[in-house]
Amino acid sequence: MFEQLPRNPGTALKLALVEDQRANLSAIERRAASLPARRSLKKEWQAAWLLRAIGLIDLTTLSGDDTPERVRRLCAKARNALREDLCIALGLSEPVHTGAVCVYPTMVATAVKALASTGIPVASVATGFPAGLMPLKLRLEEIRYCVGEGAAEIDIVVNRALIFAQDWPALYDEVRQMRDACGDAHMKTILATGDLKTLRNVARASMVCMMAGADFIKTSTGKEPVNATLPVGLVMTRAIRAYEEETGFMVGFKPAGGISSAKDALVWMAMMKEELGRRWLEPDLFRFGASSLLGDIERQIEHFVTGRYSAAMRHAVA
Ligand SMILES: O=C[C@H](O)COP(=O)(O)O
Repeated sequence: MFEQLPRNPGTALKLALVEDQRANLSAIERRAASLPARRSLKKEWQAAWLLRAIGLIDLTTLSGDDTPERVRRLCAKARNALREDLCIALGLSEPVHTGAVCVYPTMVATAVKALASTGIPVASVATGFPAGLMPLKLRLEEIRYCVGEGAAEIDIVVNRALIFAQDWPALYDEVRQMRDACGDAHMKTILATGDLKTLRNVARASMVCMMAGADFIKTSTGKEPVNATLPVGLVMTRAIRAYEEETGFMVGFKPAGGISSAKDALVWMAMMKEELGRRWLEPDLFRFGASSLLGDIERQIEHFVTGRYSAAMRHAVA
C-alpha cells in the first residue's frame, strides 16, 4: 500500500515561474523517440506491469450514443477487469478492477449506483466538455451538478483562448474557481494539448493549472485531432517535477486519447518511472484515460497465460 499524499492546495500565481517554463523541441523529440526503443519487459515482468496498468485505467465511455445500459456494462467490466480464468491462472485471490470509470455528467448517477460498495470512483467530464466554450457560470454549475450526482473526480477542460492569449491570470482564476466548485472531488485539468500549438504553451498552461490547484493534469479529451503523445507527456511530467521542486506537492498525470495497446501502456509507464519515479505508478498519481486499452491488455495477459491470442471480439466491452 502506498502512503496517502496531501492534496495539492495550489499556490498564488507566480508569473515568473510560469514564464520560466520552456520546452526544447528537438531534445524532447529525441528523448520521446528513445522511449519505445528501450528493451522491452519480458514474460512475468510484463504480465505484472500489465496487471498494474489495469488498476491505472480510467475506463471511459464518452460517446454521443452512450446509454445507461452501456454505462452499466462498462461498470461491470471495471469491477471484474480481468476474466476470472485469467485471474485464477495468475494466482490472484481477488478480482482486478480499474482505477475509475469516466463518463458524461448525465451518466454519473448510473455509474455510481453500478459501482456502489466497490471503492471504484466515478469520474465525470465537465465544464462544457470537450470544447469548454460555455459561460463560466454554467461550467461551474456543471461541476456542482456532477459532484451532487456522486462523482468523486471531475475532468475539466480549460479555455484554450486564454492560453493563446497568454492570459495566465484569467486562466488561473477560472481553474481556481473550478477547483473550488469541485470541493472534495479531485480535479483533473484537461489541457487539450493537440489544440495548444506549441510545447511551450503546454508547459506554461500545465504550471498555471497546478498553481490553481489541479490534482491531476491531463493531456486530451480524446476528441482533438491529436491526443496523447510522448513529447507532450514529457513536457507535462517535467512541469510536474518543477512544481514539486517549487512547492513540495506531487500532482498526478493522465495521458488520454488514442492509447489503445498494451505496448503503448508499457511505454507510458516506463516514461513515468524514469521521469518522475516509482511513486507515479500508483492510481493516485497516474491514470490512463482510455476506452479500448483494457481489451488489448487482457488479450496480452491471456497470451502470457495460455500461449495463444484470442480474437479481439472476445474482449469487446473493453
Ligand atoms: O479521457 C479519455 C478519452 O476520451 C478516451 O479516448 P480513447 O477513446 O481514444 O481511448
